[in-house]
Amino acid sequence: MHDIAALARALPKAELHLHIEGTLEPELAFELADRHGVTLAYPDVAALRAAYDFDSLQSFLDLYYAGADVLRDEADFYALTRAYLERAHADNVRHVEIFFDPQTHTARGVSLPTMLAGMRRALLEAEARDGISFRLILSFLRHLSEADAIATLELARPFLHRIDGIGLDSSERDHPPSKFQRVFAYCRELGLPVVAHAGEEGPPDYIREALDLLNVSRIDHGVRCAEDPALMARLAREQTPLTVCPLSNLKLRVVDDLREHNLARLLDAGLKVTINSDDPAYFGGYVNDNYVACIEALKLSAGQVVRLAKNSIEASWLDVDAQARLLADIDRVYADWQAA
Ligand SMILES: Nc1ncnc2[nH]cnc12
Ligand SMILES: [Zn+2]
Repeated sequence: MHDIAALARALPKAELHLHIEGTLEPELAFELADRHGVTLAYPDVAALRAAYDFDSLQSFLDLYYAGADVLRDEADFYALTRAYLERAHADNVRHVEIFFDPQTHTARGVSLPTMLAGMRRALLEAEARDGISFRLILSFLRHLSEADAIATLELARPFLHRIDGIGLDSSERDHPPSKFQRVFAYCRELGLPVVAHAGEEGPPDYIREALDLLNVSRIDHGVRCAEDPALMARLAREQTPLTVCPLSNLKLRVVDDLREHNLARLLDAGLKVTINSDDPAYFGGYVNDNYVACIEALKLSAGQVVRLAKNSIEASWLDVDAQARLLADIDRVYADWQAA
């Protein structure tokens, strides 16, 4: 019997929706807290992990922003990014596009060059050691003002050669993409590709706004598009990638049961759906765990799993030659699995 989960684990893939702050495992949080003499709100690793029981996006974000307080210097950002990349390599991730939230850190006095230096040191090492290519996406926090986002972009201007794109995340409800129309226009004028979280908790109209007002090239999450058939048809026609995060959706109660997740329905309707881990330390699984959970809950076929892996490559910002190499690798792994 062919094991589809084994195929999923073996397939080369890209991860396109990953918040580096969301990869902070409790063990590392305590290690960094010790290093800096910070007292965490929980007595030990088990108590902190037990607190990862969320009923909404906001209940998660409150813990996530508090956790980020242990990230203080270059070595912390290096350790965080390195630990993620080791997990990604074990999952056969060959390309990563990583979000970071500079406002979470500048507000605490940590500079942008500090974050960038630590993340890049780990990324360059993983590229040399494991062949993982990367892009970095600076993400604005949507619960803050557009003026704050503009100030952050100004701060980033001297470092734009180190930043590959712009994102929009944090509390979605009551913070529509339209709030950030001007700063996104400014980013596009600077030649930066843009993406936005939309349709995670927010309504389908937020997905339309992200497309029409922000000109995004991908939608992060986007699962609520299924409530709007015309929007779904448009996403399929325009092949706008959706970076879906199934275990995140389950943990944040976007769905009550993974068997109800619309990922397979969207995929079968021709949308360019990808599987990602979002904040794996908080949601109980890295990217392969997300694939395997979907295979089990949604009874995905081998063909669907291969389509998802190929979509992750095609939805990436890699150039066409690099994409072609990875797509050929996927075909090889699939053929070997079929022949076994
Ligand atoms: N799932 C998510 N939605 C919005 N903002 C986030 N920041 C980190 N994870 C996020
Ligand atoms: Zn996210």
